[in-house]
Amino acid sequence: MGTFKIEGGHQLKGSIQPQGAKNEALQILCAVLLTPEKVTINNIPDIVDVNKLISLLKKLGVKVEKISKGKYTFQADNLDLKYLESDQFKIDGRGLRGSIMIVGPLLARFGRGYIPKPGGDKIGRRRLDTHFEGLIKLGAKFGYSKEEQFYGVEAKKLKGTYMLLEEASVTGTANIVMAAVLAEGQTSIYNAACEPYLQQLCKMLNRMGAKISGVGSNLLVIDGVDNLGGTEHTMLPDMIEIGSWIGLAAMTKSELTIKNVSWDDLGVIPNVFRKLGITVEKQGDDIHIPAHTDGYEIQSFIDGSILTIADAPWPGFTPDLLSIILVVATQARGSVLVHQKMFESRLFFVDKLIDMGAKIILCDPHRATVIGHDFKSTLKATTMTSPDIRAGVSLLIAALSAKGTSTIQNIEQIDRGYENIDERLRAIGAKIERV
Ligand SMILES: CC(=O)N[C@H]1[C@@H](OP(=O)(O)OP(=O)(O)OC[C@H]2O[C@@H](n3ccc(=O)[nH]c3=O)[C@H](O)[C@@H]2O)O[C@H](CO)[C@@H](O)[C@@H]1O
Ligand SMILES: C=C(OP(=O)(O)O)C(=O)O
Repeated sequence: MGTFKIEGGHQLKGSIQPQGAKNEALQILCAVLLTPEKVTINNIPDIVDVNKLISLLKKLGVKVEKISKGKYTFQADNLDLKYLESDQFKIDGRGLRGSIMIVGPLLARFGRGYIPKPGGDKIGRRRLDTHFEGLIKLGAKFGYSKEEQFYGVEAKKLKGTYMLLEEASVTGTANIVMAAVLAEGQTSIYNAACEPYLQQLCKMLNRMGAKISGVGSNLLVIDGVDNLGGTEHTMLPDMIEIGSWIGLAAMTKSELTIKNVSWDDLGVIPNVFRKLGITVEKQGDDIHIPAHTDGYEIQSFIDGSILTIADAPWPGFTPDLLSIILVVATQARGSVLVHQKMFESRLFFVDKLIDMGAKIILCDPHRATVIGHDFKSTLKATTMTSPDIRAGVSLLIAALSAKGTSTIQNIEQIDRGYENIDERLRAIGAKIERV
């Protein structure tokens, strides 16, 4: 288990370049399975989850070539589908959440797709029903082994149809879209998720020859084609990392510039941080956060009632930034209710913040009220364990703002999604060591 040692209480300064988006990368990498032609991908983040998926693709027979930092080519022209029946696949597939998205492309191109219950954060129940209900609607035969927790779908030919998803699942929509692009006839997916990750995937598939319309909306219409060709794709900057750096700047009263953020793809994220009283300035395509020397004040709703920040499928506020919002609120002036609607176990990490001296009431597993300290009292350094990727970064931000030296264990959770985080934070003045 890796550990970070963090000496908190120092102001940071400088600029930071966000990595390529983790959740987009996981979709895009699975899409290379849809064509025998070469696909070139730029801005791939060097993070544990992405590297695990690349390794899984290699074992499946995909030819992978690293061209330069973040730039790879992939060619799925001679796959070894026997790997899908191996014990090794059961171990590899479980290693991350994103592996689930190999199922749609494999089913569409080779008539069968399998996956063990995938990994990812233990932040709630995370069912896969939407994925498989969609694939079954396209004509797939579904099988599930309860003992092995192993899922499979098979079909000679998929047939386009209309479907209304029960929930706007991000990876579920990606899986169904990647199956439907090679199905016979037209598929309409209503209540589709439309996060920038999915918009990027659909744009890439269209460049490969797919016919997807409605990109960016919750109704995707897909006219199936016989085959897809190669393309080049560049990942957007990671909006969750961008939100993390906004929170980090505010909590440590630091002036930070976040470079090339692709403002148009950030949705409501900047405004939600503004509601906490944080100044988020647009400078070209950068975000500039001035040093919040006098703190920041949480806004109330128009009628004077307490602000609530809740997650929702895109274009709502992403659940992956609620843990960051929560930690940043611990030093704000005022109070906020954080409502994590999607995941039932994602707020339990507040115990650690309470140990550090934060004023938080966990109302129930989904809701926490935060009463900010307005920097009148600093958080106390402590030893803690990172329970999931975003809680891990929130604890890291808390530790950087706290007085004294904190230790964060189980930093593999953070490395899952943040590239070289210690080195990048040291470059802006953080005192953080990997021990
Ligand atoms: C690898 C990857 O891309 N992971 C992301 C993806 O996970 P993932 O695709 O696994 O998450 P889903 O979108 O399927 O669902 C997330 C959770 O929200 C619930 N749900 C979903 C939609 C809805 O309308 N109502 C609802 O309650 C689901 O039951 C589930 O518990 O999307 C999540 C939701 O943005 C993010 O937290 C994850 O970082
Ligand atoms: C929950 C997340 O990731 P995963 O779906 O990979 O567990 C996340 O990125 O915040």
